[in-house]
Amino acid sequence: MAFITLQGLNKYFDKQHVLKDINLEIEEGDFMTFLGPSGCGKTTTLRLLAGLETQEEGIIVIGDKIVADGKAHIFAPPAERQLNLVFQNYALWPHMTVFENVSFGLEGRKLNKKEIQRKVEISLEKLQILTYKDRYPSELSGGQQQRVAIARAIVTEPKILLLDEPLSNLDAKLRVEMRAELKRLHHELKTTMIYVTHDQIEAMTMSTKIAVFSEGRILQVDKPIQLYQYPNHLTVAQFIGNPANNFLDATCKEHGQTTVQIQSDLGKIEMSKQWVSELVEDVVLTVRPEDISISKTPLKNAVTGTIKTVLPAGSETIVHIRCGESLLLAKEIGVGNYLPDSTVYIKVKAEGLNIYDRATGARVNHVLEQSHQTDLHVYV
Ligand SMILES: Nc1ncnc2c1ncn2[C@@H]1O[C@H](COP(=O)(O)OP(=O)(O)OP(=O)(O)O)[C@@H](O)[C@H]1O
Repeated sequence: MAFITLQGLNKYFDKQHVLKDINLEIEEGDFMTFLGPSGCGKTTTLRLLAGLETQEEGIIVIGDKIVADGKAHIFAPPAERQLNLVFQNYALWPHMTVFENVSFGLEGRKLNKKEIQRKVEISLEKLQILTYKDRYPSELSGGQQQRVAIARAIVTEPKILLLDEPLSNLDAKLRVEMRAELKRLHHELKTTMIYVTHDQIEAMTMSTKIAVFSEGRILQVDKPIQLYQYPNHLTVAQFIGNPANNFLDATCKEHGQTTVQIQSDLGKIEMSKQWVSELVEDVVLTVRPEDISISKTPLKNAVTGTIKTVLPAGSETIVHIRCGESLLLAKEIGVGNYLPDSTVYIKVKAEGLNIYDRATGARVNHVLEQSHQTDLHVYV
């Protein structure tokens, strides 16, 4: 049984249906991220879990206890849910020192002064801010203040730590640093962490699992790499990846006994039939920019394209290529020297392709194990 279960959650604000049948299981020790665009219901789900909001329908189970049941109107208070919260705005007490802010979390617990001091110092040490313990929040940078807020949340040793966009007020450089810090902290504490963000890089780099939200629903729950390689829906394929996925209009038809043929601006691609889970004719083909290789000289089975723009970024080069009606985005490691308007020859990696039913947006190819990928034949 999962450590945390959200089952059939439905939530309304007045008449607005903001959560639509949310189902999710979170294992103990997971770093689960709720990812999605603004307004899709991530924070509301987190607040239901924390006990700061109530749902009309559905239950929430933490450990072996039902902490919220919409229909039965049972809602355990936040203090009985073994969790703590870190918000975007650090919510520190301005008149208290760092030490006092963190020890405040321990108030009400029967601990002597020495124990309190020890616990606070351990938390501050973990966040590498022990040297600032006598300072006031106004004497700290944004990043340091957020560290205090996290130290205050972990000092009570909660089993679950909820973090709502905790890094969004920090500048880009600090955000990158804090990502690594949070990941290290998760590894060290083994606390179950649930993290809300709309930043897909943050989600990809830190999480053990990601739940992708869209318009009050969860579209996919998966490990980051699985989510990246096999988005199960066009909306997820659009949302995950930077630079973005390439989308091509395509048709998929049976081609003999054992293959299907996918026709698009990438030419005719033949794949083993076992690759598709459902034979749909009107499809969208996706390919990641790094799965497109470019050659200046003609290659067998390559399609011809024209270079539109070259965007060198030092470690990588983004190349825009006109290919039939499609404008493709390719990513090359290092410096790519291509002249605008020159002709190039491109190939795609078979294992980087996915196809989606245009009508429903659902992925209609299987996730194949690495060992099966050699069974796929691709040629144009
Ligand atoms: N207290 C509230 N009263 C009325 N509507 C609300 C309230 N809180 C959230 N909503 C609405 O519920 C929907 C979901 O909001 P929520 O904050 O969960 O989204 P989110 O995905 O966390 O977005 P963001 O990343 O912008 O915080 C939005 O349409 C929002 O306007």
